[in-house]
Amino acid sequence: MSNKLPVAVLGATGRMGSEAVQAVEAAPDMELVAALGRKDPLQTLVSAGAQYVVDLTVPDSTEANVRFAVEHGMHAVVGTTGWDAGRLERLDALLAGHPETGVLIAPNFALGSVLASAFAAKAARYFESVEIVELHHPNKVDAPSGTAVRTAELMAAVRAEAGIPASPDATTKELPGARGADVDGIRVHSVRLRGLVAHQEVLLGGEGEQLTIRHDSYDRASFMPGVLLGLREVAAHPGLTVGLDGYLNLNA
Ligand SMILES: NC(=O)C1=CN([C@@H]2O[C@H](COP(=O)(O)OP(=O)(O)OC[C@H]3O[C@@H](n4cnc5c(N)ncnc54)[C@H](O)[C@@H]3O)[C@@H](O)[C@H]2O)C=CC1
Ligand SMILES: O=C(O)C1=N[C@H](C(=O)O)C[C@H](O)C1
Repeated sequence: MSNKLPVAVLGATGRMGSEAVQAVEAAPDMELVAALGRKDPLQTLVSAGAQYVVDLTVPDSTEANVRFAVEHGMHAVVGTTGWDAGRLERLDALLAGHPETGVLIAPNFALGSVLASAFAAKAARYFESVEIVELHHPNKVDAPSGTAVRTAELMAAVRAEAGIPASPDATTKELPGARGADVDGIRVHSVRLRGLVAHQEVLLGGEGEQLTIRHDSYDRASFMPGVLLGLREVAAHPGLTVGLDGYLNLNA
């Protein structure tokens, strides 16, 4: 019997899924047992003997996919966006009945992006003004990006705990959308531009100074070390983990 992790990839023909298929196939400690597209039945995961599922599909599909995996005792590593508070709550409740199963919801698998968000959270309490600009390829269906939402949430939590007031903003007359989306009180601006992959700038402004924390993914290969790390760690972290930082000791 093989000691390799039996992995299935959902969304296998997509931009990220096809990259993940190659990464799993190349990993010496993993075996790709299934690669499913939109029309393939989830039951294939069971017949293929998958114990680990990577979900890189679309926001409308991901919750049902992950629920199926958990209900069948499979660990799940999820990169798909769309996991709002309600979905996370429902998943947490489901996992309570499957105490040995782990799920990682990772808004971004790129290690540099995870670090950039952590740095932004660290810096958030020291600046009067904070805004986020995320920039992506024009085929992306969701805005703002999951990474930007997560970064804003982390920064907003730190600012709330430190008692920092809202960023100053005198705007009273606005073309709808001109000031971006409001995520927990932080403005997030989304750019969609041919030629881009995935990029983010966190802007922090204080009296007479600015700190910019920028991360760029130029290639989807940048996400693959994080996908493989997630697969190697997920079984050791039963329950729900949000953010790859949950598997990294960033305070060391
Ligand atoms: N966490 C991370 O680091 C990253 C996350 N993403 C996210 O991953 C998701 C996928 O992104 P892309 O690959 O660019 O999109 P894509 O549109 O290229 O691929 C999605 C694929 O999933 C398929 N699909 C839809 N429903 C399915 C189902 N029920 N079962 C199996 N396959 C299904 C589609 O047919 C498509 O081939 C998005 O939510 C995106 O935001 C993208 C890049 C990095
Ligand atoms: O759709 C993408 O491409 C990406 N999606 C994720 C997100 O919404 O944050 C991760 C990365 O930004 C690429």
